Amino acid sequence: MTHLLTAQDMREIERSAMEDGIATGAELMERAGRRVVEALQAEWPDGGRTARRAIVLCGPGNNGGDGYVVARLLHGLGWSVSVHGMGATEELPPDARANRQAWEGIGSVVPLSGDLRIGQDRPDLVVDALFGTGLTRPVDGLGGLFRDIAECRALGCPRVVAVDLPSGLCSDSGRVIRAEGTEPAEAAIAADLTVTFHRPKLGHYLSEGPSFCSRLVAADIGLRPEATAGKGVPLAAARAAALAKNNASHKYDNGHALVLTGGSGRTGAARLAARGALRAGAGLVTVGVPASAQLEVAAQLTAIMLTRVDDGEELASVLEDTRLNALCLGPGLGRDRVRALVPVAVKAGRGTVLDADALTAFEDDPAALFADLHEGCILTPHMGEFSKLFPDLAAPLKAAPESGPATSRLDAARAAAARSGATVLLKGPDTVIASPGGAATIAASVYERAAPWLATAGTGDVLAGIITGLLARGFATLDAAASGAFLHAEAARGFGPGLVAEDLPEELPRVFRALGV
Ligand SMILES: NC(=O)C1=CN([C@@H]2O[C@H](COP(=O)(O)OP(=O)(O)OC[C@H]3O[C@@H](n4cnc5c(N)ncnc54)[C@H](OP(=O)(O)O)[C@@H]3O)[C@@H](O)[C@H]2O)[C@@H](O)CC1
Ligand SMILES: [K+]
Repeated sequence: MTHLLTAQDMREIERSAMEDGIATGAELMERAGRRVVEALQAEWPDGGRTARRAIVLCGPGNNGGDGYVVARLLHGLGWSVSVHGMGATEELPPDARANRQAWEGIGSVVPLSGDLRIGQDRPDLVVDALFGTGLTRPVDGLGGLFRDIAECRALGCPRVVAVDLPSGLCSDSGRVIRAEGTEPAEAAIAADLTVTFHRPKLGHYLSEGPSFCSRLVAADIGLRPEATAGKGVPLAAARAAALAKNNASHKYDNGHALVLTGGSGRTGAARLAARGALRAGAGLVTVGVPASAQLEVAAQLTAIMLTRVDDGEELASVLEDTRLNALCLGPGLGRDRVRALVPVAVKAGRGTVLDADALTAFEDDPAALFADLHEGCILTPHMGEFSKLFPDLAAPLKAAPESGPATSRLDAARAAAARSGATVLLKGPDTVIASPGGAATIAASVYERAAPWLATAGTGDVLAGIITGLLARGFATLDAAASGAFLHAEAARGFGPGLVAEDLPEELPRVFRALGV
């Protein structure tokens, strides 16, 4: 399982490797530079055939040090290399200084200026080694250069490779560190290929990270896997054994999910959720309908059962059946039914997914919702819903981050989970899931797992249903949310272009087969 690290994690891993004699800083820097060159040769094999031209941009820290290694190695491969550097040689940290001096034995270092125009020089490659994990404040005075690189890159030349991280990006949050009023494109350099070291960082997966990195390679620089133990946040992944069913199991062994619908004309969202719960493997799924929608829903369901739930009292009596072990409230539920049903549902102490209306109906008084939540509850907001329940936690995500490490979507979800007492799944291409105790997972559909067709009406309802189905099957809360988000994205990827929400549950059988369930 891949774990995403913070800059601090990475510094600790590097320090312990040096203290334990695993490698010196100079060795790590040499390997880092070498891995970048290997990765760009693998990505663009044509680059090695004839002499090519590269501009290497080197910053004042160790990221710049890696850049001087790359410059030397490219030169050795016959490339024509120009180096533009920040800072004076004697002010660089020791390993970076040694590599700059080694380069100075080969060629010159032109002081980096914001007036540098890449377009005039027409290189084949720009190596961005300005800033990596040490960026703490907006890059000053280079906006013109960054814009110029973006314009040239949009025309297909040069290719841009980022060393460790696109400069300007915060490695913990994936957000562009920038002054208010500045556009991300003038505060960071978008790359075609990003080569990071040892393990990916959170910023490669969160927020703007994937769009600035484009393609990500995590290269081995000889740090021990054990050094990473206990560090980082896992990426959600397939768990075929947990998803498999026992051959001897009875339908009641796989739980019974109850999905509450809204009134007549508003039942589609809950039906989508119910279908998701059934396909995720819940033994039984029942839809709880008000009288007004009974016929409408009955006409649309076959394997899913139906029960009448008009108000909180009726819900309480339905829940006397303790075999109903997972509940889903929110999709299409309507404000009045939310107010009547949600308090009864959460007090019943079952695994409970609250989505859509079940979140926004508490906009005026989120504390009233949080008062009854328990560790079996999962809130599944998208950013708009999150902002209504947690406006103060959403605010820093909307403002330009002027210093690093910047507040991340993961920080916000963790704070929301701690405040609400429920697991919070904040939806997006970088879905983050945090439980009240601080445990977290990221279910990212980015890079080779991108699922752009997921951004369509009703897909969130299916996600709520899939998670409810997994809760019914007995999955622990965080695991149900993480596995549900993973399966949901896999279903979207499997179906591909043209996907609509109804397709997602029907794609799950193929996803299970592909995972070896
Ligand atoms: N960890 C590892 O295992 C390995 C790490 N390696 C590499 O080291 C990189 C981390 O190096 P790093 O810590 O020196 O940080 P880096 O990103 O070069 O920047 C720091 C410098 O920039 C400065 N500075 C900051 N913001 C600024 C701004 N806006 N505008 C101007 N200046 C600014 C800051 O100055 P200060 O804040 O101190 O004033 C400092 O001088 C990492 O990304 C990877 O590439 C590899 O060699 C292999 C193993
Ligand atoms: K960089």
